[in-house]
Amino acid sequence: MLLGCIADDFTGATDLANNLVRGGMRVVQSIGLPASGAHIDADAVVIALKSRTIAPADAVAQSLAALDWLRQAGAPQIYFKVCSTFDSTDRGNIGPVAEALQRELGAGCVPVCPAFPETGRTLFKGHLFVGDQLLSDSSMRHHPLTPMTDANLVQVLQRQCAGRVGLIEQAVVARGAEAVRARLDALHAAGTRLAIVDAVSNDDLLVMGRGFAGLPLIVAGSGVAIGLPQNHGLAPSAAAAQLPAATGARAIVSGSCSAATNAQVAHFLAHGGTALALEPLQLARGGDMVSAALDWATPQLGERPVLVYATAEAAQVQAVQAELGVERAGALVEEALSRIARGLVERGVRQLIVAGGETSGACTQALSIAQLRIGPQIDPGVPWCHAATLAAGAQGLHIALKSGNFGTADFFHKAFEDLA
Ligand SMILES: Nc1ncnc2c1ncn2[C@@H]1O[C@H](COP(=O)(O)OP(=O)(O)OP(=O)(O)O)[C@@H](O)[C@H]1O
Ligand SMILES: O=C(O)[C@@H](O)C(=O)CO
Repeated sequence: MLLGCIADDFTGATDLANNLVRGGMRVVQSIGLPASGAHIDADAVVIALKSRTIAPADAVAQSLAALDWLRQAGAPQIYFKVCSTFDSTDRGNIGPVAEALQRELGAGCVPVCPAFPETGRTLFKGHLFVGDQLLSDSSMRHHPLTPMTDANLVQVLQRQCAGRVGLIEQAVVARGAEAVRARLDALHAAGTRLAIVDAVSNDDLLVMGRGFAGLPLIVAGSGVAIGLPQNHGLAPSAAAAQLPAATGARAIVSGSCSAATNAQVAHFLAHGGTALALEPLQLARGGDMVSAALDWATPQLGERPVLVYATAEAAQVQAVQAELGVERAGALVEEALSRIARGLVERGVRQLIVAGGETSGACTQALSIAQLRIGPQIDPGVPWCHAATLAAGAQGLHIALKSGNFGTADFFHKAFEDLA
């Protein structure tokens, strides 16, 4: 194994795996910890956790267990994948997990870079931009679980860390891999434990890839991954992304309330898509919305894709959260959507898109999916995958886990067309 990865959510894990596959690595994504001692034949293993918003102590414990598995499997370098919009709360979990991994690995100053310019996430002077806006002005300020209201990532990370957090500016990255490495060493000597690293282009990420060769630990979005396969003499190859042919009914389950997913749901509806909205307040009143949704969907399966969604605009989400509380609202919706996803697969769906990281975590768990084979990219950050699940029988399931913020407005139509 060349690289061992720990991802803090499931869509983030496929995003990372996608970039590694595009760079020519053979990648297996494990949903949760693989069995102890299991052999996985791959250049990189991505262990997908659902640790972004759980209690920091639990996130640390799960991440250290993943580290333990990866080290026993021989991983010489560890990549902790966090969100390209640095989704976290002031308590964590990026800082506490990064520091725990650093301690365990005896790593020097650890680079931290969520930038992914292909999807509009750039970092300059430690400030994260989403497209043309500062993170704190972007729609991420309304995220249901991790509202991001500070774009200065040195400050954000410092609030989550015991050790000192520094910055490696783009001007250093522009001087090349050796300059980056020298700055990391200098920061380490001065007692800085973690350093946010600027990146405004893919070239910056490729420089980082070379500069980070051999480091025990990297903390990053999926962007930095594009520069790592080159360190092992690997080059892009289409063969790394082959999946079996897809057949069977198509469905979309959406629990993301991001601006991008709202636009995708609106586009699907505007083009006459077959869709059903789930109301969190009705779920809270205890109605059997899962059976109702499955009864609605079953006769429609086969012809055209069906969409079941809780996706809503920020004001509606806030109203629901004010009544139910953030955690209860999220948990109710995740529970319902994941049971619907499993029910749909039991009723013949074999091509499934799940929108939202937490939602994807809940759905893959409900489907008892243990591993994903990574296939071709639909949009930056989102590949089609193939998985074994009892609910789908021998054919298995084609599944795309779409990060909330990723994909063009016509993503749902495009994804199924690509697969056909
Ligand atoms: N209408 C709603 N009201 C309140 N909460 C909702 C509603 N719809 C979805 N949710 C919850 O909001 C959360 C959305 O998080 P999720 O990670 O699935 O999407 P995302 O954050 O957009 O995606 P990503 O993590 O990939 O960026 C989930 O916990 C979901 O259950
Ligand atoms: O990095 C991203 O933006 C995504 O992979 C993600 O983590 C979404 O949850």
